[in-house]
Amino acid sequence: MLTMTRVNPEVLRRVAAGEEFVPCVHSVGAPLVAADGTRTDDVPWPCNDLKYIVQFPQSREIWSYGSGYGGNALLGKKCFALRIASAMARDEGWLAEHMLLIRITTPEGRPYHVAAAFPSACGKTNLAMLQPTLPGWKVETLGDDIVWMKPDDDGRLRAINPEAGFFGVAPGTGEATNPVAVETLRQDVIFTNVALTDDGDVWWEGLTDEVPEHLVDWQGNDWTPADGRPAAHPNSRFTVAAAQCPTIADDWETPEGVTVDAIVFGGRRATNVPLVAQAYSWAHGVFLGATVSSERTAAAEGKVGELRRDPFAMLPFAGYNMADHWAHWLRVGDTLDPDTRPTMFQVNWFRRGADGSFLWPGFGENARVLAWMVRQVERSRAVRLDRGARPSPVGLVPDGDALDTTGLDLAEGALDELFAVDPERWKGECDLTEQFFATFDERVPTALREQLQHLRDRLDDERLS
Ligand SMILES: Nc1nc2c(ncn2[C@@H]2O[C@H](COP(=O)(O)OP(=O)(O)O)[C@@H](O)[C@H]2O)c(=O)[nH]1
Ligand SMILES: C=C(OP(=O)(O)O)C(=O)O
Ligand SMILES: [Mn+2]
Repeated sequence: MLTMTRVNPEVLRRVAAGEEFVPCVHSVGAPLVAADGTRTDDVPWPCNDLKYIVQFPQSREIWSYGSGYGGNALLGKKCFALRIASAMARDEGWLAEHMLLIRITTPEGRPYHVAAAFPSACGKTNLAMLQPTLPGWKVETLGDDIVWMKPDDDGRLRAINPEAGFFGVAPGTGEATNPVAVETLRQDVIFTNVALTDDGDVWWEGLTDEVPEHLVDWQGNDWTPADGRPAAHPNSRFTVAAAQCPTIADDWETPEGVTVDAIVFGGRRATNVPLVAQAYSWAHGVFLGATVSSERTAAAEGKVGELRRDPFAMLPFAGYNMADHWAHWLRVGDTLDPDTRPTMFQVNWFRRGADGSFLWPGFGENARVLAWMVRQVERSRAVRLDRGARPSPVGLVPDGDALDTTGLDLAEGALDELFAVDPERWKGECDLTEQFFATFDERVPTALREQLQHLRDRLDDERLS
């Protein structure tokens, strides 16, 4: 908790002075000496088969029992900064969201801020630490998992990162994909469920291209590549102070926060969802957030790969009814100045070709998509007057060469496939969305049902054209 949260005696003074606070208690539920005096040997991962991770949004308290997993033990994180805070935000007119926060500076030196929501293990930490491959562009990190956003007196949306550290997924974090994270992890890190090398260092799948010949796996067993099972748990994690990140912005802790220019929603989808699309309106953006879906990952329960709905990447983390959350987003949008309101986008780094391989190289190359978004924000504010987008049924997509792909070694036809919208398959997506909305009954805001109808209409037009 000392790594993940700002700790300051001022807090104690305020609590003593009677200010409101959220009482939290965590126990792994594994006492070494029980109440009756029975002693138990210590184990590497103490926990209890019986687990209760309980947030009380009305009385604003947290009881976490039986689990040692960071998501359930670091109570300032998902339990407080999302589940309890989202309920506070609903009551007080702000937003607590499962988002990363970055600053992108254009080659002309103009800074923009982007907040992006992806479900767990779908690329937030990677995007937060992105090193742009595009010359002249700069990306700085402000947060990798949670933002609190509040409209200011000028009708702009201001965001802060309420955390002080990163609790990131280790597998897939390597020199090749996320060198900034690897640099962040040089010292003072807590690793959980990773593998150990013979010289006492840590290792996980994807850290290095070369796989060590011998390891102790995350469960303490001998491991060689021939074993054919992962050496590190797929949801193994690192816990590290954000200040250690080489790309952290100088002003990342400024209490007034930064103004948000773009909001992005994304998931892990092998089919249908294009690389990037811009929402036609705030309500359409809320619809894109409400319909986020993703193939299951190791950070969630269920079968890996199965399609799962995760509206706003908040399904496991919202402290109140999800459909009410959408209504709240629509309300907050109404309080913002339409001229400077964040532009909303949807992205998908994970679309696959017929041979099963990723169509888009991802990671640092995602800067190309960010650059297009920033240019779209500039176009919406008349900073630029050229044409950057064309309409598609699912949103505005890059027009012509507005998405800079120079120097990219894309497979033949990959770009077309990345943006292909098949009206028949999308009718299926609409049916699934309708079924999903039905699970919330009449709580789904009318504006979102209208957005679904608009999408169906645009797909019909596409079929006829
Ligand atoms: N193919 C591909 N994989 C990515 C990309 N960004 C992240 N990943 C992988 O997705 C997994 C989770 O990434 P992470 O950034 O930790 O997700 P978070 O839990 O949302 O913060 C890791 O295995 C990454 O290597 C990308 O742009 N393309
Ligand atoms: C901490 C978690 O989230 P994320 O994968 O989004 O970092 C979690 O899901 O337990
Ligand atoms: Mn993360």
